[in-house]
Amino acid sequence: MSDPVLLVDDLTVAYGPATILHDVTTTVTSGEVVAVLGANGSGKSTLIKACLGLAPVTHGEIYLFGAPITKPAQVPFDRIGYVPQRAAAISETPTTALEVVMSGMIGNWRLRPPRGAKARAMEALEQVNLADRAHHPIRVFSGGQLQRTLIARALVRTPELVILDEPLSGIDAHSQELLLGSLHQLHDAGATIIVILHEIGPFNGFLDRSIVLAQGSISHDGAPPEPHGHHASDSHVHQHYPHGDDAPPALAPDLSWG
Ligand SMILES: Nc1ncnc2c1ncn2[C@@H]1O[C@H](COP(=O)(O)OP(=O)(O)OP(=O)(O)O)[C@@H](O)[C@H]1O
Repeated sequence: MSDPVLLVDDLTVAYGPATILHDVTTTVTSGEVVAVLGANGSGKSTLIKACLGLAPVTHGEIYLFGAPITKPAQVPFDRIGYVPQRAAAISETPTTALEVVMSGMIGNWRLRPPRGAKARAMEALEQVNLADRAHHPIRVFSGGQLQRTLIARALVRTPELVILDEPLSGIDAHSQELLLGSLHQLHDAGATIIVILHEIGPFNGFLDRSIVLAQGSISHDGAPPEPHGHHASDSHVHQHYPHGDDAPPALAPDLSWG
């Protein structure tokens, strides 16, 4: 069996009196492509954030590449590319797209981008079809262009684990195809991919597995929805599971490092 890239054991996340996730246990092994699905508010983003040390773990344990998330200095964050859910907050800064993407090569105590960073950042911007906007400040970008910049920032470090929170939202079909192409390339090179989705869309056929959250706990962890199921929202996820025993019951901007 492959090494676990991510291990979540009996996780509870609470914000004050509100328990957002409970009894969450799962493992993602090297090279898997896993979708995290579920209705709005079911806890998908919170799960991903907890896995990255960005949400409070009230109970349970999380390991990334074998390192406990409670000891961030041991976690190899430079092997991870994270695309947060649409982040409007950074769009007011005077930073250019190229600078944002180059910041993706800083991390784990490295404060300067490595040699060749600029050329690599330009390549990453080409991958998301934004090379011609490299020197434009991101504050003038549309939501979709900003999203693509953040995708480039995550991919520029050639991550071994890519975590994307609704990466398709607000980006056009051509950019979606480019993103899928880049993810396929990373996957062919051995990367593990965890992606929160509302629509399976172009991820059809690429997923090995899906984890469905319902009201803060896992209601399904297994086969992805059938290819004809394009919608990952509650009723559709329910409809498209082939095996009754597997079927989930009716389902109920952070920039961490850079
Ligand atoms: N920082 C926070 N403080 C308090 N409650 C929070 C916080 N972050 C998330 N929540 C709550 O946790 C629940 C799950 O939110 P989360 O963003 O994880 O859901 P989601 O499944 O990703 O939803 P969506 O599909 O709408 O993006 C929601 O009820 C939300 O209001």
